[in-house]
This record gives sequence, structure tokens and C-alpha cells, in this order.
Amino acid sequence: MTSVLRLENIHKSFADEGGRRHQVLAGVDLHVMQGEIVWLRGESGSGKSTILNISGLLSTPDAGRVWINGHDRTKASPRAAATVRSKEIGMVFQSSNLLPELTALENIVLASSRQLSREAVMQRLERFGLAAVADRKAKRLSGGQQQRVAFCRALINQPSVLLADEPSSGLDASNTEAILEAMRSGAESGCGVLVASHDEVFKHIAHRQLPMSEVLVEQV
Ligand SMILES: Nc1ncnc2c1ncn2[C@@H]1O[C@H](COP(=O)(O)OP(=O)(O)OP(=O)(O)O)[C@@H](O)[C@H]1O
Repeated sequence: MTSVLRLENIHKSFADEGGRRHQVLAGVDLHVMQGEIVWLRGESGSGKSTILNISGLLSTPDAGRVWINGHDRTKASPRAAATVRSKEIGMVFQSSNLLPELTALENIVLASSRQLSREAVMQRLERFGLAAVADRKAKRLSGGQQQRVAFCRALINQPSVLLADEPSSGLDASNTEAILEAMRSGAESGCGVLVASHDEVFKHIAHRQLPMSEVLVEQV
């Protein structure tokens, strides 16, 4: 088994309004194997989103290395990072970040790196219980439907890594079950999943739990 994501000795600090730097991550090591679901758990403000943003190449660490599929992507340019993200990484955030004026189907087609037929996209949407709302603008979908579309979109290119930041936030039980199922089936097809959340529901699907206290050496 190979690790699809590896963070090695990651350091990250941010400047406050007065220009003073605060260390958020000091020497974080973690890895996610192919097909593995890892639950990064910890309190608000402990640095979970910072870890996910660095893993998704949306933010650069001050020191340390980020390996995706065995390649060191720490110093990837914004353009190279965008290419890695579109091919190898799926991301889901607390808010779905869909394009509001596009339909559910259009949001997915836009994210797809291949030409997919309407039928192929419809099949994916059906799996998420979204066929009936495929042609509805994202802004007219419920929060739970939007989050299911976001998962469908994140998995459309069969990424090696799925990063999910507080994805169950504000969802009811049935929508939460739908996103758990999306993560389970992504992992079954070989995707390594890193989910950051304080929601205990992830204990049902996680192969491994990673408390922030274990990955953090120092806190703000
Ligand atoms: N861009 C930024 N500029 C300044 N400080 C930041 C920035 N991003 C994060 N921080 C600080 O870093 C710390 C960790 O934030 P982060 O969002 O990673 O935590 P979290 O565990 O994901 O929290 P939550 O569960 O509330 O989303 C916080 O103290 C936050 O204020």
C-alpha cells in the first residue's frame, strides 16, 4: 500500500493584525494511505483547516514537505498546484462552494477533466440521490443537496486524495449518511480520505483517528 498524502515536519505561522507571528503548526507529520479514511479530530482553532489547505496545495507551509502520490509538491507554482488539484485531489469544504448560477449538473461537468456525457454525469448524480435536482441551479438547492453535489464534484475525477473540511456541518442525519457513504465508496475505489471534523459521526467510517493533540507539537 502506498501513501497518497504525506505531510512531513510541517510548520506554519500566521501574522496577527499587529504583525506578530503565531505558530499554528509546528512539526506536523501525517500520512493517508490508498483507500484509507483518516479522521483528523480536534477543537475549533486547533489548525485542522490549515492542515487541509496545505494538503490541498492552497497554502504553502513555512517549512516541511507535502507529498502527493509520492511526488514532492511543496514548491508547486500556483498553476502546477491547480493541475495537481484537478487531477489528483478532491476537496470539500464546510460550505459547498458551488457556482450558484449553474445547475447541479453544470457544476459537475465544469469540474470534470474529461468530456463526460450527460448520461454519465446523471449516473453519478443518481448515486447521490440527486437525479431529480440535476437541472436545478445550485443556489436553489438545500444545504444538504448542495453538500452532496460538492462531494459528487470532488470525486468526479477519481482523485487519489479526498480532503473534507467539516463536511457534516449543518447537515441532518440523512444528508450526513449520504456524505459518509460518498467517503466510504470513494475509499473503496482507492481514494485516500482525510476528513477534518469535531463531529463524532466520523468514527463510524474512519479507519484511523488522528487527534490534533497528536499531530501538533505547539499551539497558538
Ligand atoms: N489566514 C490566516 N491568517 C491569520 N490567522 C489564521 C489564518 N488561518 C488560520 N489562522 C489561525 O490559525 C489557527 C488555526 O486555524 P484553523 O482554521 O486551521 O483551525 P481549525 O481547527 O480548522 O478550526 P475550525 O474547526 O474552527 O475551522 C487559528 O487560531 C486561526 O485564527
